[in-house]
Amino acid sequence: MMTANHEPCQPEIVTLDQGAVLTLWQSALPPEWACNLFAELRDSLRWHQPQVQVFGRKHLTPRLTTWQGEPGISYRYSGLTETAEGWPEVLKPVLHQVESLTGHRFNSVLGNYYRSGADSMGYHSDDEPELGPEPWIASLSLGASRDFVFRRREGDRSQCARLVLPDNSLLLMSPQVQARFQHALPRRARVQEGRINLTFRLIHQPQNA
Ligand SMILES: O=C(O)CCC(=O)C(=O)O
Ligand SMILES: [Fe+2]
Repeated sequence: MMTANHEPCQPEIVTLDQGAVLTLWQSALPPEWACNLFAELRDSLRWHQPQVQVFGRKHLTPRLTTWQGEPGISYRYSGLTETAEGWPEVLKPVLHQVESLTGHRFNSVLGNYYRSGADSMGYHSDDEPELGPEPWIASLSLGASRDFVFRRREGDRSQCARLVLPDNSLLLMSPQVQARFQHALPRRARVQEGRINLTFRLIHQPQNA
């Protein structure tokens, strides 16, 4: 699986604003590993499609989702609370690689499966209280390349930055990225292939909560 001599490239660093820093590694995993991982995750994780209520109307989220991590770590999103039951074997070496590249520790991951360019995620920040005051988030992308866009939370709210997240890339977002910006994964009608994104998070959860 993991080859000892795989060297990911030096990361590219994009500064959105003072302290709001994006670090992007291409080829985060050895290629032969990354190339099997998409299908392995798609076929082995328990994916579901939560219903959300927007302006009183129920919609299915335009993507599939899974929550995984250390046992008992829970997260509330799209109006439901999910609790992890322990790292699936397939994710353990991925977590290890993400922690060693980024230098940050994570105890959970939100997986999103975009079945085609018709699936998407709207503008938001990942700044829920359980992520603590300084959330570092690492995001591994597999499959179709998709645009990842940013806008400010205050002032001019139009799109101010765009990154392309290709297969096998890893993006680290500093806490200020959440504090000052929102991000989104817009629909792309021409994209036919699927994409899986794993956002590794450190949830601060009191013991026995
Ligand atoms: O799919 C992506 O690249 C973004 C996912 C994301 O923003 C999230 O899970 O909070
Ligand atoms: Fe996010």
